[in-house]
Amino acid sequence: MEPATMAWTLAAAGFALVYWFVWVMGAAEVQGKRAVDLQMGSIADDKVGDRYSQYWSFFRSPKDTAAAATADKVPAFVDTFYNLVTDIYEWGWGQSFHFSPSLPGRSHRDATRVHEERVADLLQAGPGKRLLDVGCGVGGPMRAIAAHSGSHVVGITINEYQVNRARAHNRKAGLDARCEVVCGNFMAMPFPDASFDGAYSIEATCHAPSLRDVYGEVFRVLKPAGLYVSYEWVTTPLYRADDPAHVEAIHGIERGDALPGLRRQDEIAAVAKEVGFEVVKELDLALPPAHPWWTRLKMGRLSYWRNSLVIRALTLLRVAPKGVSEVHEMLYETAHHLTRGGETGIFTPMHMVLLRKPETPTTAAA
Ligand SMILES: C=C(CC[C@@H](C)[C@H]1CC[C@H]2C3=CC[C@H]4[C@H](C)[C@@H](O)CC[C@]4(C)[C@H]3CC[C@]12C)C(C)C
Ligand SMILES: C[S@@+](CC[C@H](N)C(=O)[O-])C[C@H]1O[C@@H](n2cnc3c(N)ncnc32)[C@H](O)[C@@H]1O
Repeated sequence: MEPATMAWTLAAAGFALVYWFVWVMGAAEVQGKRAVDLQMGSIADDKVGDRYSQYWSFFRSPKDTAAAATADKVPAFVDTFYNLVTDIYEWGWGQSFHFSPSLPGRSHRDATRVHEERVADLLQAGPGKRLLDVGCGVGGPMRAIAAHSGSHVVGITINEYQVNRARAHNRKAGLDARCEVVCGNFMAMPFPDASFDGAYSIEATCHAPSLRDVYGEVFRVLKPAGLYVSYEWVTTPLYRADDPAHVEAIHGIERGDALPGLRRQDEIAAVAKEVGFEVVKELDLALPPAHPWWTRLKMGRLSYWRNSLVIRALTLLRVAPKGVSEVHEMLYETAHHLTRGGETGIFTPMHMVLLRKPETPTTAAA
């Protein structure tokens, strides 16, 4: 081959490879985010590094987690975290920021939807019902639940950037008349007492420094006899605080997911009862016969490597803001700790509780 032809062929192949990496493979599983559109939420490009250091400053030392962040600072810390990770989550995972048991022979998208529709079914949701999504992210579950049940859903998130993303997705899906999004703190919600028929939280209340405060708020805004379903992140009875490998995995999960401290499985129903709920059902949805939720994380390793290369290239080209690589590395490490948590059975992200507000509130809740 002529040298000139060879050079042109190589250049064309190089261009095709970059195109494939960035635009084709780099596109989100669920359209909405592409690698070239990655932002760090509402953080200005030149402030990303600072905010990332600020995020880590919440943890006094690498091994110190829960005690590091004082309760009143947690919402701001969680808000910073979601400015840093929301676009990477959407790009690499989709519009639903949670896990689900895998369904053999079916896609991740199907498994995610089934896990979300289960919430609507447990709540006996239907047309004319008004539901609250506590910690709604960019609204993947909200849209699935509204579409499946015909209910009206109001979501709340602490992160303004997610509010804008969720509203844009709702409009695009043609669901904006039935899906609303509000920016606020789920420990002090801007809703009147007894204003919802049902409520749910999917992998969100683990960010609360006090579960009592969130559950108390949900109890307040629910109508009497209203149902509440929550998928909780907890340690299981298999967790041993004297096993260094267990501690490393749990601390890794807390540090990489902005958690003020994981709760034990047995604390959830106890807190629910304390604020006045009746516990209708409690079940770890990760237990067999459910198929592992962490296989999706494990199988993704090749794409994480590709994503890392794409991000480095885009940072070099100044298309992506500086600091994205560090955030991506943090998530890569977090995926490892989550996988260890799942494989050892010491952690579950789907301890489900179905709670009911009594017709007549008891004195404990009053
Ligand atoms: C409920 C929470 C979030 C749960 C999950 C949605 C996310 C937990 C860890 C995230 C990820 C880890 C690895 C990333 C990968 C390196 C990157 O290339 C693409 C995105 C990831 C797969 C990312 C996606 C979302 C998670 C699985 C917490 C915060 C309470
Ligand atoms: C892991 S995401 C889950 C989002 C959504 N439930 C889903 O499954 O896609 C956790 C959500 O909880 C929200 N959150 C955390 N702490 C909050 C608080 N104090 N008030 C309101 N939202 C909060 C975050 O902003 C984020 O939207």
